[in-house]
Amino acid sequence: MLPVVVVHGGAGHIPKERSEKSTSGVCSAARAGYTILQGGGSSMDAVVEAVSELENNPSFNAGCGSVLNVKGEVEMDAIVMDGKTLGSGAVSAVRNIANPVQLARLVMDKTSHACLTAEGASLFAQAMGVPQVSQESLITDYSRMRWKKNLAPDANPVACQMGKMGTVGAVAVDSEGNIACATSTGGMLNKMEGRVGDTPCIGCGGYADNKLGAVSTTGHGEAIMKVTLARLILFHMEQGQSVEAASDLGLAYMKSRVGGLGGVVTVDPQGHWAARFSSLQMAWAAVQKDTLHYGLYAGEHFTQDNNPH
Ligand SMILES: NC(=O)C[C@H](N)C(=O)O
Repeated sequence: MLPVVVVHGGAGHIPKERSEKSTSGVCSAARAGYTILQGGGSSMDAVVEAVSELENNPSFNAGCGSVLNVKGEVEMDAIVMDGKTLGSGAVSAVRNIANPVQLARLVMDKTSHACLTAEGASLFAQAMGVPQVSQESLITDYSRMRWKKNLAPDANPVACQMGKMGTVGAVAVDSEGNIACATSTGGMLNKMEGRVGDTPCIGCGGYADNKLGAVSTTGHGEAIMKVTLARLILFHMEQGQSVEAASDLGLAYMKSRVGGLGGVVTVDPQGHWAARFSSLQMAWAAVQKDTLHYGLYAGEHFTQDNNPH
């Protein structure tokens, strides 16, 4: 069954004109992650590669293409977790970095801490030699247009965002049975300056444990935090539920208990995987053996040869 990589491009309602780009983006990221696994690379290398590619793709709400806070600025959150050691690294409210997921990995690998925020994260990035990028390079015309629209007194940015999310994430199992997750986001549209969402919070934006599996989440961060969605799903797997049933149970609880919508990608130690969501859509893709799997709407599951000649 091993190895496998599963990625998501955010739960929500993807406008028609953007759906093709979302689908091709997640497929390409899943392939990039799988190439690493095929070459004997680790699940951690695979999820960081897949998420970095999605951060660099302006179609998603992470890295370049992030939504803007109420002041019209980019503030990004990211997390990685290693299922072998339960080590994790996260950054929150970072502004001038192209790939927050790579900085999160450096927090895990090079510090004794689990999360660095804002100015401290930026100083750490400089110390690690991570290049600084301008805010302008992270802001797209589309994100600026949506920010402006949601400054209107009668706007409802949360509802608008529930319409068009786009956080990115990945989970993977490698040939040695090691499991990892990574998640990265620009957060919620027109959020307050300094708002930190679920993504960098362990057990909320992601969790990985070689004994149980891994989950990367997307959706309304304040709702995800109330139910610690990633860990909740792994709890259900610990109780014997399949990846699919556990993901559905977690998402259904979040919807019924706090009215939150979202989506997840989930793997177990055997390499079983699921991509599930309670929102209208979530772009997702997975590669296992020689097959690429992908979908956008509930119930959709297309397959394609991953090594076409
Ligand atoms: N689009 C998202 O998934 C948003 C993210 N979960 C947050 O609240 O920051």
